[in-house]
Amino acid sequence: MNVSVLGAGAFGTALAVSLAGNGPVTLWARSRDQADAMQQARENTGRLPGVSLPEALKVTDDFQMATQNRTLLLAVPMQKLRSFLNDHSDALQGRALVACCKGIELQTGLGPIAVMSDVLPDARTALLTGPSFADDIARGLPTALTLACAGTGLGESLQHDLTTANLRLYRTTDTIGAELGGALKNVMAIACGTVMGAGLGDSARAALMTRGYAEMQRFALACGAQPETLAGLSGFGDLTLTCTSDLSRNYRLGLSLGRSEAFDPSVTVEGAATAYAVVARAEEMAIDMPISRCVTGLLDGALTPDAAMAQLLARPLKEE
Ligand SMILES: NC(=O)C1=CN([C@@H]2O[C@H](COP(=O)(O)OP(=O)(O)OC[C@H]3O[C@@H](n4cnc5c(N)ncnc54)[C@H](O)[C@@H]3O)[C@@H](O)[C@H]2O)C=CC1
Ligand SMILES: O=C(CO)COP(=O)(O)O
Repeated sequence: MNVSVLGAGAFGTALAVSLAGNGPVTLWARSRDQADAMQQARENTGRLPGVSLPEALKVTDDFQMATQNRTLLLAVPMQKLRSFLNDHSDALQGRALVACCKGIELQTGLGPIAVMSDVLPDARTALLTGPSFADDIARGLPTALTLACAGTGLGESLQHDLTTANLRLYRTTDTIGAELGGALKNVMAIACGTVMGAGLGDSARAALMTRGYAEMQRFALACGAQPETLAGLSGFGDLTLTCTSDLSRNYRLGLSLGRSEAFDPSVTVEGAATAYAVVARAEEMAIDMPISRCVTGLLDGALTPDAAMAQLLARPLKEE
């Protein structure tokens, strides 16, 4: 099996480390300095410190070389996916591409698979998503993920190729459900982090996770997703992980909002742009997304955590 991971951030590096247990893997970094530094130090000191790169993993900035392999994983942030595809469209046209990002594109309201198909109509596309911290994967801890692919043949072959000693992949053809579960759980993680940062309590977080899940389902089902997908690893599974662990950057952004502390803008936090994308699309579709709306209010600075919670508590009473 020959796999390349394009994007040498935390997640791309972690996936490459795990996949290197199956055979040779190429990890593409966009800057020569970063590729050289990683090749020499055998470590991604910036994004994944403390993890040694196995011998079977080669880091390069040579895109042509990296894209010779059969399976290509794209580990760049959601809001950068389109420009990445446009920059490299000649090399990626017609290839099997597995997006590893979580989110909804701000300008279009599209998820990763839809963006790939939009830019590269001939590409064969899939999505790898689900509950997994880069650090856990890279350290060989057990992880279960969802491989979403509309085509059963390609899905089965990717599921086989990308399963490793510590990555167990489940497969679905419901690409919309997998895209939206992974995107929306990050918005809920910001909400949950905010509640915890503001000292509003574990009970409030449990309420937000549960009503957040209802909100995720409402939106995803209206977009054509299957309810079982939302209940699986890419939805409920990832919601649980991200809303309860301070290893999550989305949750940590929420903690900072709750504590009125500054947050490092260089950290990749997918839920922020996605919250705006979801609220805009929900308004067009007349879907009620009160928690997502509160998250955009918190991010804008228009709402304090207490005001957001008061707004949610004051909503008309309804059936569960
Ligand atoms: N870190 C984690 O634990 C997990 C991350 N993910 C997802 O993986 C995606 C990437 O996240 P991370 O790797 O953690 O972020 P990161 O911030 O560590 O790395 C992002 C990488 O993308 C590269 N990049 C940015 N713009 C680019 C462009 N236009 N062209 C080429 N490369 C570009 C950066 O140089 C960097 O290497 C996100 O969607 C995230 O939700 C999913 C599961 C776990
Ligand atoms: O997606 C993730 C876990 O499944 C990583 O979460 P963060 O992007 O919030 O760090």
